[in-house]
Amino acid sequence: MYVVVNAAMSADGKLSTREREQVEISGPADFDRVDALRAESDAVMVGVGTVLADDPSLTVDDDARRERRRDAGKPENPARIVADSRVRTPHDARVLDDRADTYLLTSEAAPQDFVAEISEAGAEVVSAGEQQVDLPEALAQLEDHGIERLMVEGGGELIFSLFAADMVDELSTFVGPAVIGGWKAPTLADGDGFVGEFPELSLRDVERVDDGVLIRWDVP
Ligand SMILES: NC(=O)C1=CN([C@@H]2O[C@H](COP(=O)(O)OP(=O)(O)OC[C@H]3O[C@@H](n4cnc5c(N)ncnc54)[C@H](OP(=O)(O)O)[C@@H]3O)[C@@H](O)[C@H]2O)C=CC1
Ligand SMILES: Nc1nc(O)c(N)c(N[C@@H]2O[C@H](COP(=O)(O)O)[C@@H](O)[C@H]2O)n1
Repeated sequence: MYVVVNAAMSADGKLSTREREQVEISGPADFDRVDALRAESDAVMVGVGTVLADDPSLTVDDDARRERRRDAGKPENPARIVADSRVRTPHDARVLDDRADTYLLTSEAAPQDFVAEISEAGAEVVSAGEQQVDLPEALAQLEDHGIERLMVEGGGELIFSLFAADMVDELSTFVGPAVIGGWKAPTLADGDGFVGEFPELSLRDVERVDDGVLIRWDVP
């Protein structure tokens, strides 16, 4: 599986505020680029923290892009994936609407009645790991569902775990013209953080987009 991580951060590296409220960091050109990235992907993934904070839809906005996917024999939207070890996704979350297939990655710690109810609400449940989702195992199972190109939109905890598991192939960050600040505001890679050995990135390109900068890295 090829994994592309994309996120927008403030000039000081924050994904949102200390209250974890969604902030529009990208401008129109960057949102359009993100829409194109979604359209090129087999699935778009977030952690349950992002679902609880943002209630995203993770679908393709542009009609022509959805039509091109249909013409290519694909579903008009990529599948949606939520890493949610204990099933905290609300039943009325947008990711559970009928615009795309949705996989909920859970662990053995998920209460069985929650699993049954969320399946009833429209999610396809994939279990991997004991306490928290085992990402390599879960993504290997998703390959059996035809997911070869995965776009990850955040948040910081999930992105850290994917780097820790050496599963990221490409990283795009849009750095926008705002300072959010705050010790507790989410950053691009949260979790425990690395000590000593850091994932190495290779700079692919840098481009001015809207009033910010798009930086693209390969992860060799
Ligand atoms: N600017 C941007 O581009 C973006 C901003 N955001 C912002 O980020 C914030 C949310 O980020 P964050 O709180 O870090 O949440 P995440 O979306 O990263 O979700 C984290 C949760 O995912 C679950 N999870 C399941 N398996 C794993 C695993 N193996 N590794 C890590 N997490 C796992 C955990 O909950 P459990 O243990 O219950 O499974 C964990 O608490 C929001 O404020 C949102 O607005 C989000 C995306 C993009
Ligand atoms: N690319 C980008 N720029 C920003 O400024 C953002 N705040 C985000 N957030 C991500 O987009 C998701 C919302 O998706 P929908 O439009 O609802 O489909 C949100 O959950 C974050 O993952 N991204």
